[in-house]
Amino acid sequence: MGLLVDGRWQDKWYDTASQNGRFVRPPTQFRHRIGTDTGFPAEAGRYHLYVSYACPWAHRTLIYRELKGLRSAIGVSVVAPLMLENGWELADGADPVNDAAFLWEIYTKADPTYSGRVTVPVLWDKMRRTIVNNESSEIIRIFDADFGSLATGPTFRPKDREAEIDAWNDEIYDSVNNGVYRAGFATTQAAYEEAYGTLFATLDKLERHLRDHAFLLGDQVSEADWRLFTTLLRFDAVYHGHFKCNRARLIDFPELWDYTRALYRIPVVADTVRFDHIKQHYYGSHRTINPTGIVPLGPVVDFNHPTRRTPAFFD
Ligand SMILES: N[C@@H](CCC(=O)N[C@@H](CS)C(=O)NCC(=O)O)C(=O)O
Repeated sequence: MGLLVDGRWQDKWYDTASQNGRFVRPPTQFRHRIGTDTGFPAEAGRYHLYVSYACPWAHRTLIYRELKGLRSAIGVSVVAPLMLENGWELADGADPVNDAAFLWEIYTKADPTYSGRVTVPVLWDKMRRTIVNNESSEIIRIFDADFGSLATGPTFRPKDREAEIDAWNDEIYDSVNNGVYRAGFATTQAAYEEAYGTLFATLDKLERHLRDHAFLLGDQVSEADWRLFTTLLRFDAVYHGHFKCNRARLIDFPELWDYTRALYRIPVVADTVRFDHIKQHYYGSHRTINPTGIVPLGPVVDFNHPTRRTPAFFD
């Protein structure tokens, strides 16, 4: 675990000491869109995605690449599950575009003086040899809207539902998506309890909402669902134990559990899920939390179990 300072790699864990033990996620720095007026036109074969199968943020982009029919237009490199003193690493042959051994090389190619964390996902432009965007919430919107006729499939962010989607996103980002990290990376009891409290308060609220709504907006699956899904999917395998989010498991929430399976069972979504990478990454990489690096064998969770929800999609 480390970061770049003026283009040089430094092995450093997150600084929680200056924040009273709280984990504060730094803002993402490459924020371009694809379009005729952005300098990054939509073209098949031009862009490449760097992801980790372990990472819930990167996972969103892999799901969209499948559901928007962009698999042949956008290539993918998958980093190795463990993230240790060199940060994310790429095995031999994993990066046919830049032949990088470490993900930080992609960041210094884009900006030789880059300072900041080296995170997945990264959307890379092979033509201009730079990073288009490394913010998952924007990369999914790029895939949803910016590729024009190269993309197919439903939209997950219809214009007239944006306000509702954003309201769910804001609440869920802070308390759930980032909330599990705030609990897991806290280095004081108070910071951990604060994160744990807001996380389960939101999960209780979502459970109630899903009693009479199939998905967050109703019958149709939206961006807000995909953003929630990648965190819920990892809940019992890693957040419940490793991040101490253990008031209840996902499977103890009947609606959230049914909802997560309904999204998982949408064709091609399961192809983006790798629990071996997920468990190896979290339990193996965070040695301040799990010094032995031992990866638990359980739990046994059947995401293929039938659900009572039938997903519908916006046109
Ligand atoms: N805001 C970013 C966050 C991405 C992120 O934090 N990814 C994690 C993996 S789950 C990472 O690469 N962390 C490496 C680090 O912080 O050094 C996004 O949503 O795209």
